[in-house]
Amino acid sequence: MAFLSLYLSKPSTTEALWVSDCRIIHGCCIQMPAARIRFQHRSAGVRSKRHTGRLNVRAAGTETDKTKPNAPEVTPSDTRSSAVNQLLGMKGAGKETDKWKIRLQLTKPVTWAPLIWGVLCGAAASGNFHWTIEDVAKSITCMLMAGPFLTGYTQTINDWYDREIDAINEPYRPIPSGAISEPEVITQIWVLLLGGIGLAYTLDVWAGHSFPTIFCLSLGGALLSYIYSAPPLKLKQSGWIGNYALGSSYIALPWWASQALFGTLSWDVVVLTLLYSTAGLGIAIVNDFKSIEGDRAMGLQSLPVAFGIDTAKWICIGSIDLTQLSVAGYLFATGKLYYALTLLGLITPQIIFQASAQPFFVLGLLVTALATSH
Ligand SMILES: C/C(=C\COP(=O)(O)OP(=O)(O)O)CCC[C@H](C)CCC[C@H](C)CCCC(C)C
Repeated sequence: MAFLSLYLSKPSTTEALWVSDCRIIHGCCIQMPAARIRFQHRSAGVRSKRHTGRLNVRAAGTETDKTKPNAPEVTPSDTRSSAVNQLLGMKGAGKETDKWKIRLQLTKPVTWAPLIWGVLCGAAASGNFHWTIEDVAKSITCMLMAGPFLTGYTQTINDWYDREIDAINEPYRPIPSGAISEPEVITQIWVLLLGGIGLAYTLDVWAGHSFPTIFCLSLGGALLSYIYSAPPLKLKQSGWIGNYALGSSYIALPWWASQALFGTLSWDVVVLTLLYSTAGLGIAIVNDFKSIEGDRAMGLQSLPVAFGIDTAKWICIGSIDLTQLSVAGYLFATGKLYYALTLLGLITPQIIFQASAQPFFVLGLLVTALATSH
């Protein structure tokens, strides 16, 4: 489950990884080792910022100065691993003074992985990717657009709109600690957004599209990122909608862009990937288990709070496993028997080994992509 969270770029990456150290029954972290007390601390404190809308985080105009006093003198740890965390944009990052490293941290490189994998799946699904220099260059450009640029933009804008709550939860993060100034953050948001959209348009021209499909997808993704993080909509406040928005945009959008780049994006693939995104919703729920007490204390209705741990646990694993079973059924129904059987073969260990099922889920996506190409 840990990597599933990471795969979907669930932002609380370090915490997601910690989930793997908890005792997990059917994907639900129900017991924490004493060493992982930060979980307990956080859950007893303020809720993960994905649900912080009710704290009235303001849309704009927070002076960095205001949040500076919260910046601790000493960061969580000044070890080598905290330096790695810093570069990857993970929690538990050490203090950094190099502006470029801080900029990189804001883009959370660890969260680029699912988008890059999505590009790979789209290329596979197109059935038209060839190992030529041109196709490899196209796919690298598409990965650059989806990962560093558009995911980087998404993560930076998310941190921007979460800066006040971060001043409480994670005061050592670049924005609340004052390590980077507000104009620098705004500039970074625009550079990444325009760079990503520019690359998308370049890819459309490169592919000879008469309609700029990739450009439109990038605009749609950028807009979704904005309404996910920014008021008044701030989709991330809503358990169901926020989780599905995250799951679908990380699974479907890069796949669509890449399939359009190398071939034709068909409606059956659109429907199939949107269906697959339900598994993304389930994966996103994993993150809610770590902050149940805090959510309850603040009256926030995350799925575990709203339905209880047991029910949320079943919603989580049910949405992941049933989605994949449905996709296997679809492949079977459309005559892709061997692909359907391969997918079933991957789902079986996933159901049995919930806690370490991540490679099976990720491979299942690729198998589905390959199946749709034939
Ligand atoms: C910012 C995101 C998650 C952070 O969530 P949260 O604040 O709850 O977590 P932390 O508290 O731990 O920070 C991800 C949001 C994803 C968004 C809805 C849409 C992403 C769009 C893609 C980047 C666009 C790709 C387009 C393309 C490939 C054509």
